[in-house]
Amino acid sequence: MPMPPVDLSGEANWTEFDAPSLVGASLRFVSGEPEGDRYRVRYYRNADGALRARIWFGPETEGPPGHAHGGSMAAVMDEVLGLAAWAAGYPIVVGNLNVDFRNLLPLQQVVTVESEILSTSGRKVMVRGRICKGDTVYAEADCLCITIPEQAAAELAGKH
Ligand SMILES: CC(C)(COP(=O)(O)OP(=O)(O)OC[C@H]1O[C@@H](n2cnc3c(N)ncnc32)[C@H](O)[C@@H]1OP(=O)(O)O)[C@@H](O)C(=O)NCCC(=O)NCCS
Ligand SMILES: CCCCCCCCCCCC(=O)O
Repeated sequence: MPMPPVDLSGEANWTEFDAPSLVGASLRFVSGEPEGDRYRVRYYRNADGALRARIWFGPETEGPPGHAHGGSMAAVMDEVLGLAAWAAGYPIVVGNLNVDFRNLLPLQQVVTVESEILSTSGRKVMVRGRICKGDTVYAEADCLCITIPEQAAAELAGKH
């Protein structure tokens, strides 16, 4: 029996962000089942244009009983922080991702992923993010993104 709908609405000054229109429909692992029992995700930009996500961790993301698998949080960081770089105008793939797990994340609650572009240097784009709810931080991550040539991005997109 499918889980009931969840409220993924954003804050008042956020605007909805259409990820597939930017990067195509390939990002199905995290955001491909909006009514499934794994993750449910909705993307936004905040008032400064930075990417935000509301994410529900469903029962299929379980690791420790009743709580999210660390890998499920890492996968979210990978997608959201990579997408944050794309949303900021950088065609990238993720080169390195470091995740700190700060608190066990109880399943079946909606949390927020915040992201910010920290720096750029040559082909390197550093993105930082955190999974949080209120004052509780569940995970923090630093993500090194590497820009790829437009041609390579176009070829990737052509494989959708
Ligand atoms: C990331 C990737 C494109 C880099 O390969 P490349 O285009 O040959 O680029 P280079 O190895 O020359 O690296 C470019 C720069 O990024 C740095 N870099 C690349 N990967 C890095 C890593 N994992 N850690 C630290 N620095 C890294 C390099 O040191 C180099 O820095 P410099 O310009 O200061 O010398 C390639 O390794 C790749 O495709 N990896 C797989 C990515 C992936 O599958 N991600 C998950 C899906 S998005
Ligand atoms: C235009 C096609 C290329 C789309 C790549 C989007 C990458 C966003 C981040 C994904 C992170 C990952 O897959 O590890």
